[in-house]
Parts: sequence; C-alpha cells; structure tokens
Amino acid sequence: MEKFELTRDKNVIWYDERPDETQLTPAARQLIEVYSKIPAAQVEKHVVSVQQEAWEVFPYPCIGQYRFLELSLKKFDEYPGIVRRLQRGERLLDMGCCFGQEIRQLVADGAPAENIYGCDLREEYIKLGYKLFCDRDTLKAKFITANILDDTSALADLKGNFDIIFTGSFFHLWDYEGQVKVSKVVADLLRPQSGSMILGRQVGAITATQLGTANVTSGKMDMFQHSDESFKAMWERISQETGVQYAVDTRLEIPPAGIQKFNSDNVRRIWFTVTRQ
Ligand SMILES: C[S@@+](CC[C@H](N)C(=O)[O-])C[C@H]1O[C@@H](n2cnc3c(N)ncnc32)[C@H](O)[C@@H]1O
Repeated sequence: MEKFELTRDKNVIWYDERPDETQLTPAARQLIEVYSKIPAAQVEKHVVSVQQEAWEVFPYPCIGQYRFLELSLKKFDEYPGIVRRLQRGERLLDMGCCFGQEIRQLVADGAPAENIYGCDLREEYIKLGYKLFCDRDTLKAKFITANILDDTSALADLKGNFDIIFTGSFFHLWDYEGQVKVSKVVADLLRPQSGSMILGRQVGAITATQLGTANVTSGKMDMFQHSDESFKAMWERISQETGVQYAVDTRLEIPPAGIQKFNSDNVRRIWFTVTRQ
C-alpha cells in the first residue's frame, strides 16, 4: 500500500517554487490578466504569493503544484450548454471550490454570478480566491464555508437547489465508503429532476486502487482511485440504495506531470458526468 504524508516542508516533490507553462497555462494567464486585471509582467509573482499563503493554510499537493489555476469545467463538451443553462436561471455549485477559479471562468464567459455558488471547508481558501482574482467587492457569486458532511450547515439548507454541481479533486479525498456517503450528500443537493448533473475530475486509476493513509482533509485520508468500472459500479449502488437513476459517463486520461510524480504507472485522471434520469 502506498503512503504519503502531507507536510508544510517545501522540500517535497509536489511543491513547485514557480509555476511552469503546464500550470500557469495560457488560459489561466488570460483569466488573471483579463478578469483579475493583473499586468502580464506581474502575473507569476501574484500567483506565487497566493500559493505561498495557501500552503501555510493547508499543504494540499494541488496548492504546491498550482492546480488551483487549472480550468477543467471548460474542457467538458457540456460547457457551452452549462453557461447557457446558468443564463436561463439555473444554479451551479462548485463543491470543494478552493480558490474558485472555475467560478471566475464561468463569470468571465458570461454566466451570471448570482446563479453560482462555491463551497469549501476552509474559509481561508475562499478569501485567498478573492485575493487571487481581485474581486472581493465585485463578485456576486455566493461562497459558503461548510463541511459537506455537516447536515446542519448553510449548505445543507440548499438541498435540492442546484441544477449543476462541479467537483474537482473532491470525491477522491475519501476512501470507497466515504465516497459513497459524500456522493449521496452531493446528489441530494441536486434539484430532484431529470437533467440535474454532477460533473468533475479527480485522481483515478486503470485498476481501481485504495491508497494508504495520508494527511489531507482533517489529518487523515484514504484516497480511493476509481477506474471507469468502479466509478460506474459505485453510482449503480447509489441508484439502488436511493431509488434514483443516474446515467454515468467516465473517461480516463494520462494525468498532468505533477500528479504522475508521486503516483504509480497505474494512476490516471478520471473525468465524469453523472446525470439524473
Ligand atoms: C484538492 S482541493 C481541490 C480544489 C478545486 N476543486 C480544484 O479542483 O482545483 C479539495 C478542496 O476540497 C475542500 N474540502 C476538503 N474536505 C472538505 C469537506 N469535508 N467539505 C467541503 N470541502 C472540503 C478543501 O478545503 C479543498 O479546497
């Protein structure tokens, strides 16, 4: 069983002093220049200073590797349709939004911020998002600080309220049974009608793999890396246990170099859409 410890020590393979062009991509650069209005020559310095602050909050590999600059939602074929759905008044939640880069991209692409919500366990990340994107006084999207598993939170009050939920590198924070539980809670946040959908990407694998204990959400994590088959089987089980049918699409891709660095040849990225029938 593989084991990795999360530490604030920067001498780890998942901490990069500066972002390279696979991390600070042209798309991320454009968002920060055009949306955040940071002059081109200062973009890297700005990004690095926010990364360093965030690393002290909690040293997720995605912070060390500037994954908070990754714009994944836009890569889905459904993206233009999602922007249109939001323009028609539907509501989107970015669950485990961290700095909320996907939310800013949606707004930059013309989605009404009033219909967009972000939720994260750590308020500091939400605040750092305002700093990264320089929009504390302008962004109308709503951010909620909540633990997905807290059924007394402000998020729990929004059960049944979202048409679309994006989850980037979120479900993989739990082991298999944890993912079943969290997926059911996320599914309950969907509007109970056909077409409501969850989409996202996370660490997956060719052969489904249970990793060893690491130190992630609250000092403990047992990441389960789904294969296409195990992800679909998990949602089949959720359908049976909840009586709600979902259509599930998945695809695996070779992960970004940073993820490969501390994982095995078996590791992939899994992209998924889960649509309520
Ligand atoms: C690995 S990061 C992914 C961030 C972002 N979605 C992305 O793809 O770039 C996971 C995020 O989930 C949040 N998180 C972890 N456990 C959570 C929980 N129990 N409830 C809500 N958010 C949680 C973390 O604070 C962190 O911002």
